[in-house]
Amino acid sequence: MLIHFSKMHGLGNDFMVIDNVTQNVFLNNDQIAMLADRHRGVGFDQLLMVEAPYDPDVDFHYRIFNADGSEVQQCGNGARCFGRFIRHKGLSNKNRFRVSTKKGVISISLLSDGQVEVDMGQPVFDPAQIPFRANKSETTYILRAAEQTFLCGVLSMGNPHCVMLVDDIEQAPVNEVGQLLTQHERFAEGANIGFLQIIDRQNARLRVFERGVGETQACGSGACAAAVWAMMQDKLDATATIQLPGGPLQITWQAGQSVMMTGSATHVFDGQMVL
Ligand SMILES: N[C@@H](CCC[C@H](N)C(=O)O)C(=O)O
Repeated sequence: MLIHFSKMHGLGNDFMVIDNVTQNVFLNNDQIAMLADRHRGVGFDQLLMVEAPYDPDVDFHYRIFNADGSEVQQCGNGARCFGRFIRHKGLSNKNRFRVSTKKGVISISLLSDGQVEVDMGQPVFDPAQIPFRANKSETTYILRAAEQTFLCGVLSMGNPHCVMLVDDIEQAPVNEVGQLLTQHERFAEGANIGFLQIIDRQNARLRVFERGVGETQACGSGACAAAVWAMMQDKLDATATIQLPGGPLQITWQAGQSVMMTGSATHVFDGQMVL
């Protein structure tokens, strides 16, 4: 099978992107994990598949696979690259697309300054929908693991996120605590684990241990989840810049409304391979 693909990144969160509108590519979990391998494959955090829409109200369908081969519901940095890819491949001339994902519909806008804005939909706090084991919805939960206690926000941006505050992002035990919590028994489908340092009311720093990947240079849905949680507690204003190791994202949110995320999306190269 000959596969044409693009390599892209959103703030260093990198992707192999496949146009499955004009190709007919099927990859199983093992093949995806093999392609994600940075030594033996293409190397990426997520594989993105652009597919024809199933619904006349949307322009495209968007499938996302983590580096371990698992299919997931949402990828914020991927959504910005998805928008840039549509234009790069000439699949649409529109500046704004509606795209269905495994968990709902998002809107992607190509802005005149080259940035991409994504309407990520509303955050979900109902534990059953995250999914997270809890009797009722709380702003902050206590998670216990390996005889340690963590105070966390738990919410869904289409995919599950757990966020905790840290004093110094450089010293945060991202790998150790990330590995401990990403498959915690209270997360029926696992979770992405974010470590958030508030700088001032408009700025915060974030590192994310992603489910199915490990720590990445940036996580768009993680930045949305962390910003929402901090805004709910009045620690950030309604528009804030979340600085990730790979660069900044601007997040805007007000209760009852969609989370808007704006940032860069970079095309690296086009390639083809035989599998
Ligand atoms: N990199 C992403 C999130 C990708 C999916 C995540 N690892 C999950 O399992 O939910 C982003 O930019 O949002």
